[in-house]
Amino acid sequence: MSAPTTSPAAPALEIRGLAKSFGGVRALHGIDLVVQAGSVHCVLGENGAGKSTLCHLIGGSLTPDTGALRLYGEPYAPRRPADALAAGIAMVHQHFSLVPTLTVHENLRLLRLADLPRRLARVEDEYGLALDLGARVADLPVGLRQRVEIVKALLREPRLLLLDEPTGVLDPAAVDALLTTCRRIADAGGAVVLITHKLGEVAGAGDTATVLRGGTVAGGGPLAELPPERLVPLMIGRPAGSLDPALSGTIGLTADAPAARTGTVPRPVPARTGDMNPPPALDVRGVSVRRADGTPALDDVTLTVVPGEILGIAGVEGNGQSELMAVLGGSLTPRSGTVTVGAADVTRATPRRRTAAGLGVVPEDRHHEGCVGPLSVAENLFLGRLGDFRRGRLFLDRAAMRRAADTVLAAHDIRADGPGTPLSALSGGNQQKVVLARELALDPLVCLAAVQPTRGLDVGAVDAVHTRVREAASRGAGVLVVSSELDELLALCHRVVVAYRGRLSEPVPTDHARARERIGRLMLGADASEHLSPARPLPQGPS
Ligand SMILES: Nc1ncnc2c1ncn2[C@@H]1O[C@H](COP(=O)(O)OP(=O)(O)OP(=O)(O)O)[C@@H](O)[C@H]1O
Repeated sequence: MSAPTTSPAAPALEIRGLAKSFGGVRALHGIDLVVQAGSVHCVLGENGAGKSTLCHLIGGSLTPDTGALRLYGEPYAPRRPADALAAGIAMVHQHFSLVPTLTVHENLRLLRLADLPRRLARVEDEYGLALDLGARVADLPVGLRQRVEIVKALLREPRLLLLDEPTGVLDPAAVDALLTTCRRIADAGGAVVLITHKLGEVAGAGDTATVLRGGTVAGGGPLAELPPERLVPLMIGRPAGSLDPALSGTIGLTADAPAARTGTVPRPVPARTGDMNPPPALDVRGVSVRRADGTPALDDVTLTVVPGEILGIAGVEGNGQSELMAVLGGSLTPRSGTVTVGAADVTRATPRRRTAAGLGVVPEDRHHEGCVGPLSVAENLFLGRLGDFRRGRLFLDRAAMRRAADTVLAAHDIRADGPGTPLSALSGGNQQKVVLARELALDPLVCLAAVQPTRGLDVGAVDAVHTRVREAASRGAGVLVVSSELDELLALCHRVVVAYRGRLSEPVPTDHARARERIGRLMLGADASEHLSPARPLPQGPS
């Protein structure tokens, strides 16, 4: 981080009266905000509050309708991202900007920075952020891709770093490393603007905060004066006490969710107690997948989710979770093994047949796999079910589709300027809600498989999604949740299996007194012998 060069006493960033509209949507208006040099300033707010828009205005990818910015005391009016870079501002966006087919090193060379080796060594030394320069970006798990994005920003030695929800895809250790990086930057005299939904991160790394709501400033100030109980109502307009206590760990209010969780997770529907029992919601048997280099990504994996059960998969990223989800989603065909949903073998099925079998999938990378940005919100909601709205052989009853979409938007509190809006015009969290709403609405929904279903959602929306997932399970669907966030798995799931080197452990019931400790040990491979070897028996559903 380079030292500020102008007006050292002036704030790093000062914003006055900023406004931005998109057509009829007022994304921001009357925004005043000050970020002091030597501080980490958190920007919080519900999905669609205007946080990313603010970031884009500071980063020069959008220009304001009105308002003025000053950077270290100097007028600052970027017209394009290059202006922000030239002024010493670097930004890490919600979505990756790396070229997947290139190596990490090739991606960094695209920055055309003089002295790249020295800068890399410095970032590694100062922040402990080492990279495998020879790895192809496409082969990296999302957490490592995010690390490349962050290193990319730091290589520019910026005097203001903007981070737009950088931790959503990171595991807890990587989150800690990033927050430490933010602190170091601030302690060295630089400034960081951190956009996040996680109150634990705010408390851990922030000095000051601004809360946005409906495009205006709802409140803010030094975080010492803004405990979570004051921040939550500013963010979502209702008290923290209105949220499910099981959520506290998920959103970072406390370190230990299970105590709060007791009694909030409904018991699963009993399985296999008689001849009339339905088949498992999801049955994965003996599935093996190899990586491009021939090493096993999934090694004879067997997994059963019974109807009514919410089963979690925990694990440090890169232990086969992505490949398992790719097998379920159909983008990867296993070398051996079968995947059955209800009574249907979907091992080699097309996406349409998977949907027809009742398999809902919320993929890891929803922006590329989960939805189609240029299509409307309504089309995305009913993707794969457009036939329901067919009128005659050629036409769609668009009015009926819009009406149905309006109902879903209201039910899921999706903030969009109508169902005809292109999905890409929605905020990140609202796009996520669209994907979830679509998959949860499958009829029949036999099994929902979701990676980090609440990633990028505000605390109120996380609460709502947990409720919906529990409702789906109580109606008889099986739910598989893959997450690197143990707190979320403990809050939501009945049992958790742990992925480790392409194998899965035996399920750990989450109501077990030592569940967190046990899962933690399994994640580190401490009890590697307990990860099912091919010879070990199939786990039974809960009884
Ligand atoms: N390119 C665009 N075209 C039309 N509307 C947009 C565009 N970008 C943002 N908006 C709208 O501006 C508002 C603010 O969106 P923004 O992405 O800034 O919210 P956010 O606070 O970052 O939300 P999230 O937490 O979900 O990422 C939303 O109503 C959104 O739909």
